[in-house]
Amino acid sequence: MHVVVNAAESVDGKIATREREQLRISGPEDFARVDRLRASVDAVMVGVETVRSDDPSLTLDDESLVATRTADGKSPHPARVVADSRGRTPPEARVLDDTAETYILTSEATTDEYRRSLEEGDATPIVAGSDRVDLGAAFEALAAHGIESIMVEGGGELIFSLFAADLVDELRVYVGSMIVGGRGAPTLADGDGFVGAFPDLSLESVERLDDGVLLEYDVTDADRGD
Ligand SMILES: NC(=O)c1ccc[n+]([C@@H]2O[C@H](COP(=O)([O-])OP(=O)(O)OC[C@H]3O[C@@H](n4cnc5c(N)ncnc54)[C@H](O)[C@@H]3O)[C@@H](O)[C@H]2O)c1
Ligand SMILES: Nc1nc(=O)c(N)c(NC[C@H](O)[C@H](O)[C@H](O)COP(=O)(O)O)[nH]1
Repeated sequence: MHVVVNAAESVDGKIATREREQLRISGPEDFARVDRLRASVDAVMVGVETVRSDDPSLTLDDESLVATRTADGKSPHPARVVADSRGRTPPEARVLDDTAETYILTSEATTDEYRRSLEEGDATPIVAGSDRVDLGAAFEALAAHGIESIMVEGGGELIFSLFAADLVDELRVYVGSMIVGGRGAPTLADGDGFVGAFPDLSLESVERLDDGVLLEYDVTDADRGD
């Protein structure tokens, strides 16, 4: 699986406010870039807290990108993937509408009944892990469904876990010209944090977009002791 993490953060590294409400950091140029990145992958993934706070559609806005995918023999939109260990995706969430295929990654902590309710709504549950989603195993299961590339749009808990499991190939960060503050506000990578050894990033490009900066990194090394 080729995994690209994409997120927008403030200058002080926050991806949302301390109230965890959706925060518009990107401008139009960056949102257009995100749409093109979505169009280039087999699936777009978020953690369930992002679904609960932002209710994203995770589909393509630009109809010409939909047309290009269709002309290439692909589905009109990439598949949507939610990491949701305990079955907390709201039934009315936009990721569960019928615009695109949706996979909900769950653990054995969810009930058969919950998984059946997802199937009745045309989403595909994947069970990986006993208490929390085992992301490596879940990616193997997604690969069996033909998903070979995935873009992860956050949030900070999921992004940290992916780095901790050494599953990230590329990182793209848009830094908007704003300060958000708040010691409890989510950052690009939350979780338990690394100590002593850290993911090894190689800076590949820097570009000004809107009133901010896009930073693109390759993740080069798994040398960390978490
Ligand atoms: N600015 C941005 O680019 C951006 C992007 C996405 C989300 N956000 C913001 O981030 C916040 C949500 O982020 P968050 O960090 O609270 O939650 P998150 O979206 O990362 O979801 C975390 C949840 O995912 C589930 N999960 C399942 N398996 C997991 C695993 N192996 N590791 C980690 N989580 C796993 C758990 O239920 C966990 O509680 C919201 O405020 C949202 O607005 C910002
Ligand atoms: N690139 C980006 N810039 C931002 O300023 C911001 N707040 C997000 N946040 C990611 C989050 O998941 C958003 O809710 C979706 O980017 C909205 O996605 P939809 O168009 O509804 O699919 N992402």
